[in-house]
Order: sequence, then structure tokens, then C-alpha cells
Amino acid sequence: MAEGLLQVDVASLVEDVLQQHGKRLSDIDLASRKAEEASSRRCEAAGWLRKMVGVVVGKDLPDQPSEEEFRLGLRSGIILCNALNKVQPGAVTKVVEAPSDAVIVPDGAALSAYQYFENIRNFLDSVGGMGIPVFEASDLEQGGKSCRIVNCVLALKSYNDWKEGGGRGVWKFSGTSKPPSIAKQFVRKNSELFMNSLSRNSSINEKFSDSLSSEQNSCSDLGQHISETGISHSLHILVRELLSDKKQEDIPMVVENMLSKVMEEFELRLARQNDQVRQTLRDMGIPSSNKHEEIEIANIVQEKSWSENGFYDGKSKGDALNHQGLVEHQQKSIQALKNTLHSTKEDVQMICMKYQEEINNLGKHLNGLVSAASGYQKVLEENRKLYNQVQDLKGNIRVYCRIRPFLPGQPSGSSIVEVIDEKTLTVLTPSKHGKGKKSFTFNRVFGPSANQEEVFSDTQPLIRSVLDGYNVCIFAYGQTGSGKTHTMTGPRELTKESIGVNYRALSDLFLISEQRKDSISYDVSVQMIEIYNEQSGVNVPSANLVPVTSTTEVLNLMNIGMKNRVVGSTAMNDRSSRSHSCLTVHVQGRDLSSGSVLRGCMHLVDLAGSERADKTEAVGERLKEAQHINRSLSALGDVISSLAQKNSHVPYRNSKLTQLLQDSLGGQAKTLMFIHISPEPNALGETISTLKFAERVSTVELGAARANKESVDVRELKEQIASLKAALMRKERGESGIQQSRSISPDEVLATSLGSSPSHSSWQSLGDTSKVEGRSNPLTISRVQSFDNQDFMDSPPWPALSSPGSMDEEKCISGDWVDKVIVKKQGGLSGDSNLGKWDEDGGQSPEMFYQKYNLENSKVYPVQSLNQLSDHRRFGLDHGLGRTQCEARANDEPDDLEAETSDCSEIDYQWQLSVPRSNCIPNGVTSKVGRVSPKPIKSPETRSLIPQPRRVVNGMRSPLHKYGRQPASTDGKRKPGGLK
Ligand SMILES: Nc1ncnc2c1ncn2[C@@H]1O[C@H](COP(=O)(O)OP(=O)(O)OP(=O)(O)O)[C@@H](O)[C@H]1O
Repeated sequence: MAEGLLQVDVASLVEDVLQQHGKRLSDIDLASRKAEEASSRRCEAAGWLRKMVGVVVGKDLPDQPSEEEFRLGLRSGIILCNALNKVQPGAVTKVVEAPSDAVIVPDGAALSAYQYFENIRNFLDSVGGMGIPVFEASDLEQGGKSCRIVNCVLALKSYNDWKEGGGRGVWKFSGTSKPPSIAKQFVRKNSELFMNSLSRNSSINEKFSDSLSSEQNSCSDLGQHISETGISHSLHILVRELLSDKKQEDIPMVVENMLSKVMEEFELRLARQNDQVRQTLRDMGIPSSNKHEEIEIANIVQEKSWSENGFYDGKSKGDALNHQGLVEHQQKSIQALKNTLHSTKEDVQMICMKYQEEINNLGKHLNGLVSAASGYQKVLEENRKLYNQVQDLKGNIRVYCRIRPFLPGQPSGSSIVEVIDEKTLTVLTPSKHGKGKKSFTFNRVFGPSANQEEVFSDTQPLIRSVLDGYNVCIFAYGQTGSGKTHTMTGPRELTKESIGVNYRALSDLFLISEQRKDSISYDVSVQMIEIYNEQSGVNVPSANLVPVTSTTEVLNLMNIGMKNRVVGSTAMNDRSSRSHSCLTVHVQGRDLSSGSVLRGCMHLVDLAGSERADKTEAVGERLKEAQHINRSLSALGDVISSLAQKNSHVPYRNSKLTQLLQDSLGGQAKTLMFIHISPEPNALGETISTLKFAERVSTVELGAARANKESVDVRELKEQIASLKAALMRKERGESGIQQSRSISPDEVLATSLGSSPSHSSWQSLGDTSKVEGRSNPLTISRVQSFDNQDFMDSPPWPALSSPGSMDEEKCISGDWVDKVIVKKQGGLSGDSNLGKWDEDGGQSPEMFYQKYNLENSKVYPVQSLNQLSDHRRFGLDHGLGRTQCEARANDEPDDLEAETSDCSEIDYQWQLSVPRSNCIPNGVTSKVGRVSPKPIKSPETRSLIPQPRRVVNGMRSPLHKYGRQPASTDGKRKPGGLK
């Protein structure tokens, strides 16, 4: 803005001046200008003459004479003649001198007109001859034209100058103009400043001066010059107009006048601009502290303006102005910087705002992401829950795999098992098994470094389930020495850290029951059962079902049980478990507010080690043990296979083990199998066999787990029904019937009729049911026989089955378990020879019971209703009708034992056993009637010694199993001792 104000266009300025003053310029008083010029010329001429003739001769002529003085001084002609003689010696041979000082004429007049005339004439003649313009003698008189005298003198002077300059060329007087001196003189007089600018502007000054001094200094020339300097066309026209009617000799004065006006205008504009600049500076906030500074700023502005217009390059103003210019420039720079700063600040603020906005948006976005992430976590958790629920609903057996570490003292070698992630492992297989890696996936894989706590942590939820009324089964499977006992119980020396699943589970159980005591009252009882050589027994003497109230009590019992467990030394494990050990925990909870009852049970099973007979180097008793162990494990494989194939018939009954686990393998239980593998290369076959078996197990669907819970109302109604049915049954038998051996509570009837687990039945039958349920039942009926652990203990050797054709057809009963039981009991009570034995021990001989019951059921249950039956019923049917060729063959071929044992040498021996045999019909139920072998079934299990049931003492049965009372025989089958 300031710069714009400072810019001055000279051309437009002159143009403006001419437009404003052009007309008036013609009115300028040329006379005065002329007089002035004449005076100047006169003085010049006088000065030159005095110089030429000297002070003495020229005493009559003042230095700056008036016209009169000039004329009088030269009137005698003496000065002129002397001057001429100086220029041209001898030009006037005789100069009439003035009289002596005594004869001085007061008015300066010549002594005589003649004498004067003589001198003047000689002079004029001489100069005339020299080509110098002359004057009239009368011009020296008053009224004469002194200007002609001046012209003559100046011409002579010019001649003299030419001559003194060497007289080169031809001297030629150029007239009245006195180019440089005149121009200089009058310009300097008006404006030195402007002249300076002109002198610096060569394009204007030189040409302008030249034009003034030139003989062709016509208006057109001047106009041409002006035009050539780039002045606008309108200016050119104006100048031409202005000068066109002027005499040549007037032009300098006109121009001077015009320029003086231009200067005035110029200075006026500069003043205005200075004001504007000051105002601008004030507006810009730059204080001008004093007048001096203002002037300097104005000068700088002016200088800049001139400089920009080409008049002035700043040098002549000196360093001060330069300094001021620098200061001003710096101030301007500062201001510019301030402006930049300001705009930058605004920009920064803008950016900050945008940044803030973006931050806010980002924050919102992040919040969204955080909530999405937490939502995602929730969804993940939910998914996990749902997954478990789905698993529960599907009822899959969960399979966890644990890899034992190399043991101290073992030859160190590289492990054949590699944990890939928490669900996957690979086994390195040498060429024999197809070189490479076989990978297996389970619900969890625990590497060799996993400790007891980690292993248990994934088991914990199941403990809670027991208290919620579910049946739970946790069993450990694996090759001898692979770590089953370590997982379930712990190492030989137990510490808080090393205790196994059993102890931890019970500890949790009591902890949770304690936490819930305000709402639910729990009763817990435990039982330790051992299956040794397909014979079962209790490990805890004096009682097979012991109420417990704390972990310590359980630990004491378990210690006793563990001491009584059959262990022996094999080539693979110097402390090998030679039996299947099952710790069963029964829980009954009563909701204190609603009165509803929950029942749950948990089997904690430590299976005997699977092993190849040849590997264990077993002979004698140890070989027999191995055969039994493998047989029962093979039976387990068969059961698993049947379940995996969803066969309607599942051969639980083929071994005590599968009978024991029946409610957990096929019922509505939550089942977890820990499989154990060893890392040694020489265990590869067993390892792969175990893994394949486990893989297969993991596909088994058990059906949705269901809590054993019932409300008080429903329960009361069911009790009534059960009572009525029991009464009806008694009535049907007649009052004269056989004395009932034992009273049965409606609960017992209900328990079976509702399909609760055999364990529950067992518990109820062994305990004081009226106490458990908090009510007494006056009804006395025959003991309900369920297939439970007690049955294992009580079961005598299996008698030969009659052919189905020999079975008595009995009436079909509607399918209720109670009915079934009743019918069974009826059969049992209607004159069976074994009855006395049963009664004697407070119940029917299981052997007889099974036989009778099965036969009866084969007639009672229509084939099409089988699938709707509970497991108990199915078991009943399996037992009676379900003796398919498969089972029959299994039972009919005791020699298979050897074959099965030898099968163990094959990697997939379980699968060989589990694959349905060719003559097995999947649906054994439908096919069994016509195919049941008439051959009496030989059951290896039943050949074993089965302990006799004992009477109930104080609500508990007396110790039954011989192994419960005495340690293993000296052959190492049983060893007393503490915990392993
Ligand atoms: N995870 C483990 N960490 C440390 N030692 C272990 C582990 N698993 C097993 N062992 C040790 O290996 C040996 C054999 O283990 P264990 O007796 O538990 O095997 P097992 O499968 O029960 O054998 P068997 O079937 O012959 O009874 C024991 O000395 C045991 O302490």
C-alpha cells in the first residue's frame, strides 16, 4: 500500500501540470524574463570585458552593470578597442585614450564625440571584419539597443574562446543563445533538486539540454525528445501546443516556467504522499517518534519514489538515507513478518482447530473401537460360553491330552511329541509308521512342563457342575507309566503343589458347597472302588459309601484307599497300577428356600495302564492282570466305538469298567478323559494308539447333560404315584405273598423311574433314603435293583442265559422304569431259587436278578420303544435282549482275551476291537431275538471272586471287598503303603 502511494509517474505529472497550467503559461511575463536574460548577458559581457582590459582600463565598467552603466562604460570605445586588441592584437591601431584623471568628465561622457566615434568606428570596423555581429554607434547613446552591444561583446568573447581553443575550424557565432550556461543558470535557480534528477537522467537531461542548445531546438525537436524519452503521446502534444506559438528565444523561459510548475506539483504530491505514508505507518502501528524521523521516513519514501521512477538512485543522499532506507525496509520486513506471523497464527489456529476436531473424531473413533473391542471380548466370552453350552448339549466327551516329561534317570533323547498349540500336538513318526508328522487335536493339550494346577484349572468348571446336579466323570487313560496316577492323585511325595485332580476336585467341592451353604445344604459322600482283574471291590474298609464333611476326611479315606490299591512293578513302571481305581463322590443338595433337591455324582477314575503284554514282560499273575486290563480297556473301546457310531446298542456290560462308567459314557453326564502319552521314541506305538483312541473318543456324543433336579411339588406327586404303584403291586401279589425283604421308599422308586444315575440309586439304597429326603416311607417293597457299583460288588457269576424262546411272555407294561423294576421284582419273587440268597443279604442276587430281569424285559418292552428308554432301561434291554451276536461272541469267547491282549501290540488295537464285527448287526436290539446265541454265556468277569454284600450297618454297608480288608498278596498284586 505504501509503495503504491510513493510511486510518481513523471510523465503523467508533467502532463497534469501542462493540463492545469498550460493555458496560463502563455501569460507568463516574458518581458521580465527577457530583461533578466538581458541583464545576465550584459553582466557576462561586462565581466568578460573587464577581464580582458584589466581593472584600470575597465574601471568605468562595473562588474554587473545596469544597462545604462553598461552603455556609458563602453561609450568611449576605449574598453571595446582594448578588448578587441587583446583578442586580435592590432585590430585597432590607434585607440583614442581617455584624458588624464584630472580631466574627468563627471557624467563619464567621452571627451569628445569625435574621439568616441573614432574608437567606436574602428572597433566596429574591426569586429565587423572578423564576422562578429556589430551594433550601431547610436546604441551606445541613451535609448539605444544595448542588447546589440551585449551580443557583439559576447560574440567577440566567443571568438576569443574559439581562438584560445586553438582556432580549429571556422569560428561561427551561434547567435544570441548561450546554451549550457544559460540552461544551467536558470535551471539551478529554480530547483537544484529537480536539476539533479535531470542531470542523472541522461535520457531526459542530455537530450533536453541539447535541444535547448541546439540551433535546431525547435518545438518539434523538443517534442521529439520528449516523445523519445517515453513520455506519453498526450504529453508530447501538450508540449508541442505550448511551445508552438512561442518565439525561439522564449522557449527556454517557457520550459523553465513549465518545469517549475511541474516541480511545484511534484513537491505537492510528495508532501501528500508523505502524509499518506505517515498515516499508513501509524495505521500499521509503527510509531514515528519525532518529526525528524517522520522527515526521514518521508525522504526515504520520496527517495524510493524517485528511485522507482528513475530520477534518483539513492547514492547522492548518502549513507544516512541508505541507512534510513534500510531501517524502513527492515521495519517493513518486520511488518511483513508480523503480517506473516499473524496469518501464520491464524493458520496455526485453524490447523489446531482442525487438529482438535480430528483428535475428537479420532477419540470418538477410538471409543467406538474400544467399545467394539470390549464388545468383541464379550462376544468372545459369550462364544466360549455358547461353545461350552453346545458341547454340553452335544454331550461330547472332552478330551485333554497330557504329555509326560522325560523322567530323571531316563536315557535322554528327543521327544517324539511336539506341542503345536494348546489344542494341537504332532507325533514324529519314523518310516515304519509313514515317515513324517501326525497331528492330533484335542480340547486341550498339556505339554511336559504343565503343572498340576494348570491341568486342573480346565477341570474346575466340572466340579461346579457336580454341585449343580450334574453327573461328572473324569478318567485318566494311557499307557503304563505315562502319568495317569500322577494326574489324578499326584506323585509319590505329595505336596500342596503336586496334589492331583482328585484332591483338588474335592477341595473345590467343599469350598463351593461352603460358599453356597446359606442357600443350599449339601451332603457329600465318597466311595472308592477298584476293579482288579475284572472284579470290583471297595478300597475303603468298613464302609463303601462314607459321608464326608471336609477335604481332610476325604484325604484320609483316599489314603486308605490308595494303600489298598493293587499296584505292582512292571518293566515300564516300577509302581504300576494294576487295577482301575474309581473315586466316586455323591452330592445331594437341598435348596433351603424352595426345598428342591439336586443330586450329582462324580467319578474320578484312574485306569490301569494300557500296555503291550510283551513290553511289560508280564508272566504269570502279571500277565493275567495285563490281559484283564487290556480286555476291559478294549471293552471301553467297544463302548466308545458304539457310541461314536450312534449304535442303538452299546456293549457296556462287556466289562466291569464299562459298567462302572456307563452312566458317564452314555448318559447325560459331563465326561472328561485325560489321555496320557510318553515322550520316548520307544513308546511311539502306544502313543499313537492312545492318541487315535482319544481322537475317536472326542467324537462321541453323549447327549445333552442334564441336571438331576426336581421341584418339591413334582417330587411329592411322583412319590404319591410311586406309593400307589407300590401298594398296587403288593395287592396284586396278594397279602400272602412273600415277605418283602426290604422296604423301599418312594424315592428309590422315583429315582429309578426318573432315570437318575445308578449311582444315585446306589447311594439311596445304601444310605438312609428317608433321611436323605427328610421323610419316611412306610412302604416296604423288594429292593430295587439297579446296575450300579453296588451291583459290581454284589454281582455273582453270570449264569447261563436261557434262550429267548424259553422266556415267559409277560404282560407289556407301559414303559415306566418303576414298572420295569416291579415286573422284574415280581419275576424275582415268584419262586426264583436264588431269591433266598438275595434276601439273605438284603437283596436279590444280582446274577439272578439280571437273568430274570433281562428275560422278562425282553418280553416286556416292544422293540420300537427302545430308543425312548432311559439308559437304565437300555441297560436292562442290553442285558436281556441286547445280547447280540457281538456281545454273545465277546462273552462266549473267553479265549479272545489272549487274542485281544495280543492285539495290543498293534497300534490301533482298540480300533480293531471297536470296529463292529462283521456279524454284528448295528441295531442289536432289532436283530437280537433271532440271533441271540442259545449257548450259555460265559462271562469272564463273573468267574472272578465277587465279594458278598454285607448288611447295612448304621446306614452303611459293611466292608465287602477282600481287597478292602487286606493288602495284595505277596506276589506284588497288592502292596500296603502310603500314597503313591
Ligand atoms: N507330568 C509329570 N511330571 C513329572 N513326573 C511325572 C509326570 N507324569 C508322570 N510322572 C512320573 O512318571 C512315573 C509314572 O507315572 P504314573 O505312575 O503316574 O504313571 P501311570 O500312567 O499311572 O502308570 P501305570 O498305568 O503303570 O500305573 C511316576 O514316577 C510319576 O511321578
